[in-house]
Amino acid sequence: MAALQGYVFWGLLVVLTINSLALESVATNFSSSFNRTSFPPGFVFGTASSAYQFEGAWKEGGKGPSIYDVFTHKYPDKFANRSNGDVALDFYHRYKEDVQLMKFMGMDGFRFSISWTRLLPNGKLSGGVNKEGVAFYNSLIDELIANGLKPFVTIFHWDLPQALEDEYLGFLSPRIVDDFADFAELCFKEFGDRVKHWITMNEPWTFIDNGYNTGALAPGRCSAWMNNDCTGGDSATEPYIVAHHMLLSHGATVKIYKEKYQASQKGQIGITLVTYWFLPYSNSKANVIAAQRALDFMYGWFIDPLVYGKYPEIMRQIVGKRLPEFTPEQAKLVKGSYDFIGLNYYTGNYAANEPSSNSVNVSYSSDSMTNQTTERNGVPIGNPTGVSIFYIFPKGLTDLLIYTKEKYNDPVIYITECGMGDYNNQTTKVGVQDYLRIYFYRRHLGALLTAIKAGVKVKGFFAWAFLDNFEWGSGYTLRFGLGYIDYHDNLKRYPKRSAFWFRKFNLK
Ligand SMILES: N=C(CCCS[C@@H]1CC(=O)N(Cc2ccccc2)C1=O)N[C@@H]1O[C@H](CO[C@@H]2OC[C@@H](O)[C@H](O)[C@H]2O)[C@@H](O)[C@H](O)[C@H]1O
Repeated sequence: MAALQGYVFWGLLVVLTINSLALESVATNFSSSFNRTSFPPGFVFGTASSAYQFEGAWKEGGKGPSIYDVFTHKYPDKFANRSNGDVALDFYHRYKEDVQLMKFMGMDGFRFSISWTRLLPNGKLSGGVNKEGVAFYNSLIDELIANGLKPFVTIFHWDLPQALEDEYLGFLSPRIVDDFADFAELCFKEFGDRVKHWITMNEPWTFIDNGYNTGALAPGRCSAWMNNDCTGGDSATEPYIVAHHMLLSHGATVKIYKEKYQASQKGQIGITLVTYWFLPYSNSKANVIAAQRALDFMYGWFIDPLVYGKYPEIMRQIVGKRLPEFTPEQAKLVKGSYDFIGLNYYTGNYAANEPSSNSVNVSYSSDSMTNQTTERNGVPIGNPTGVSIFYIFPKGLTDLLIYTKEKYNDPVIYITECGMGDYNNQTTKVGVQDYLRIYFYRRHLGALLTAIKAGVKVKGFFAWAFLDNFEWGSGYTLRFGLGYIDYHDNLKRYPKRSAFWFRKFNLK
């Protein structure tokens, strides 16, 4: 038996070695004629981050508690290894060193988010502005600009002030609109002289699906029958209420920027949405329709109101009165409220028609009446990655971009996130040899260029992520960074092979 186990071990080792060498040769043999000059002049290449996932210093510098500070402490079992962002990568103290690594990568821009409670510890202007928080972001922005990097600022990346959740349940209340707009206007006032690209919020879809449909993430609300240790909630109604208030918060913020700041500050403002690209599980009519329905329930939910001032017709038909209506004033506020659309792209899924089996346990998930999978007849949609739900599917990026151009009035687009994760089970020496990530980016940048050549107005691309970081429910078990973090040696940073690849790709 031992002999057999030995053969299996050596056999596996040979396969893995060939695989690694093959990946290395594929990754390093890409034609060097494919580089930034393949893209239009002025195209922005950058990396992305978010406050809660990177900064740490969760209660330093006058910062107040966010729903993630509270939720990770109250429900540690919802996060891998009971981890949290208390310290994260200590970006709050190390950002100057990190800006040098961005420069090493040859990047033009850096996307980061503002911690709402670092500026407004109690969530509201009336609670007072934290000058130390303002000083931190001023120093970060100055450091970026001094090193030739454009700041792309996300105003809200899910870390809502706990005080607003406690006072009126945050985005479940229309009161959030004014408090969100006040927070955003403070950002325009303090940073708008140097920040020329604003993203009001990151992925309302993911914040809602995890926070109000499944309850997997903060604020952890869902229907009791979901059995996900939720504090309360209704997965059939609250996702739609929150989405409505997020869209109104976005619209109110854009109105303020355009009426009071854009003329003098000359910046651009948009929102970042996320969607999978969906393929029909088969070419049956029911499944072709299901793929469109899946896209409308994930992407159309937000981009239809932004472009047309109303929710997708299919959502109105299925969700009915549970889906809020825009008043004429609200529709006017939301329709056209963007200079650009930010898109986060990770992968594709197959969608099959799945007629609702019960009218009892209704939720946002069941409303789309689709079964979404990453394989068809046992064949995955693309090469696997370290993330069980993400497969490498670059054609989905091309198709999503052309679909957006053709269906949604040909908007200016930034790819505000695109990337893949490795599972964190390798040594540092092996973990930095991320040849699959080079392959991922070479393929997705190629897919992006195909869309640009088809006339899609894409102006920039941000890799997720700048560094390995706190990956929400997955904690530190997944590594998405171009930069490697040694969590066992004082959070030391190391450029991965992909960082070197981008350094070469970005050469001017
Ligand atoms: N991944 C997404 C959404 C992708 C489509 S949604 C799909 C379904 C879902 O709930 N998840 C898990 C998840 C949960 C929370 C955040 C992101 C993703 C998905 O990935 N968004 C961006 O992805 C980045 C990578 O997300 C990871 O994706 C794999 C997950 O297992 C991991 O928990 C998550 O952090 C995040 O770090 C950014 O903050 C976030 O803007």
